[in-house]
Amino acid sequence: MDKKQLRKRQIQKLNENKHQVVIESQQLLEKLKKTPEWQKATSIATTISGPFEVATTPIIKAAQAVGKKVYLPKTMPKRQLAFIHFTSAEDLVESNFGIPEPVYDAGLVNQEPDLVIVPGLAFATDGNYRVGFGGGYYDRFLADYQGKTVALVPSVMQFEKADWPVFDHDIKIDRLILV
Ligand SMILES: Nc1nc2c(c(=O)[nH]1)N(C=O)[C@@H](CNc1ccc(C(=O)N[C@@H](CCC(=O)O)C(=O)O)cc1)CN2
Ligand SMILES: Nc1ncnc2c1ncn2[C@@H]1O[C@H](COP(=O)(O)OP(=O)(O)OP(=O)(O)O)[C@@H](O)[C@H]1O
Repeated sequence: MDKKQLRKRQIQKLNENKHQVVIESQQLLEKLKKTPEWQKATSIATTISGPFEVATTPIIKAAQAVGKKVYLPKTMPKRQLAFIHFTSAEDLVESNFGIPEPVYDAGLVNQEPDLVIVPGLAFATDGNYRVGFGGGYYDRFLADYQGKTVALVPSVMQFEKADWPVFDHDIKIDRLILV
């Protein structure tokens, strides 16, 4: 199946299984907290989740509760991401994509947080490959990023093998956290 078709199917499947994704998000956060990547990180990057993505508000709260700095992506020209230090939801502005984003501030950028929690729609457990929304934002960012990456994978997003074409620019995730 091509990636475009897969995205469409996954968005539909995720919408139909929102409740399960919510329940599994809690289990995935508990597993995330037990990983060395989380425990060692003093700075983490995540997103503001959309309606059918793994819920990230609990992740942000858990990080802040133990004094980790949280960074959120701002989409930039040329499909770049800038990770901006997050302190308050009041500072976020809705993007064209419908997701609240931080406002760009050069003084708050950190392109090398210790841990990046990578969002996606589908993940293959054999090669740790992912399919995202198709902007190529994370693949471009991860091409230069040196730190650790994890992804939280509810059962609806989990595939045994990539039944989609994998390209050279597709970056493997260091650790998939499964339910
Ligand atoms: N919660 C969350 N935030 C996130 C991401 C994500 O996956 N989840 N992103 C992960 O990357 C980035 C935003 N991703 C985007 C992906 C695609 C387009 C985009 O340009 N879409 C096309 C229409 C889709 C299509 O290609 O058919 C458009 O608006 O023209 C915009 C942002 C950063 N923030
Ligand atoms: N490192 C890169 N350099 C240049 N172009 C890239 C790079 N990575 C991805 N792209 C381009 O971005 C587009 C989207 O890539 P892909 O289909 O892999 O998206 P995705 O991984 O699902 O999306 P995202 O990373 O935004 O969640 C493709 O046209 C691809 O060629």
